[in-house]
Amino acid sequence: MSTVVLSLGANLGDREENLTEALDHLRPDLASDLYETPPWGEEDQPAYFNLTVICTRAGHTAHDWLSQAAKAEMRAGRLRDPQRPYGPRTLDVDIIAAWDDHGDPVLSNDPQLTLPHPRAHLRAFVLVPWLAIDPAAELPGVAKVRTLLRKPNLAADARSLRRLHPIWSNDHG
Ligand SMILES: Nc1ncnc2c1ncn2[C@@H]1O[C@H](COP(=O)(O)OP(=O)(O)OP(=O)(O)O)[C@@H](O)[C@H]1O
Ligand SMILES: Nc1nc2c(c(=O)[nH]1)N=C(CO)CN2
Repeated sequence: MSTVVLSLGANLGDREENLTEALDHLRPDLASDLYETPPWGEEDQPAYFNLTVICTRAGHTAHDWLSQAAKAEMRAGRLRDPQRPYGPRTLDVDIIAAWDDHGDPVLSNDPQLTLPHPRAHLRAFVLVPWLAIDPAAELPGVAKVRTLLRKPNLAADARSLRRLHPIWSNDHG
């Protein structure tokens, strides 16, 4: 069984609807509650809705998940401004970390698919929801998520997130 941790975010259009449609498409095994989060990286944009999910599938590679993520983004209209790399968007699906069928972490420097995600360790909006669904969460080759969240900057960012409500039942089957 291969496993992937995905971070989903939206700050344009009907944010919750965009994320719910993506979840219907991705069908995760475990999903965090929905969080409202201040924009990271570029302040001049609306607040985001974020959640982190875990998906497990036999024979599914990290690249398979990347194309699933791209499809989900296209279905949501993939509205974004290419001049603003951290700017507003209808849907963003990032592959945070992946493990292969043997349970070994997938490590990659390929710009098309860098694993673990190169900015995940800086983003409370990824780490807080992940830790909530997996207390043992660890970014392979980086650190345990609970250790990262003790860093002062991340701890401060973590306090600015607002947990809202579940949008995906973990019993979906
Ligand atoms: N771990 C990863 N997850 C998702 N995309 C990745 C990853 N590593 C590399 N990429 C590549 O990054 C490219 C740009 O992705 P995208 O436009 O979603 O970036 P972004 O969401 O604006 O920035 P960020 O990745 O910092 O959230 C994609 O075409 C994809 O091939
Ligand atoms: N809070 C928050 N900020 C962001 C997000 C996101 O999903 N949530 N995604 C971004 C795209 O890189 C840039 N900034």
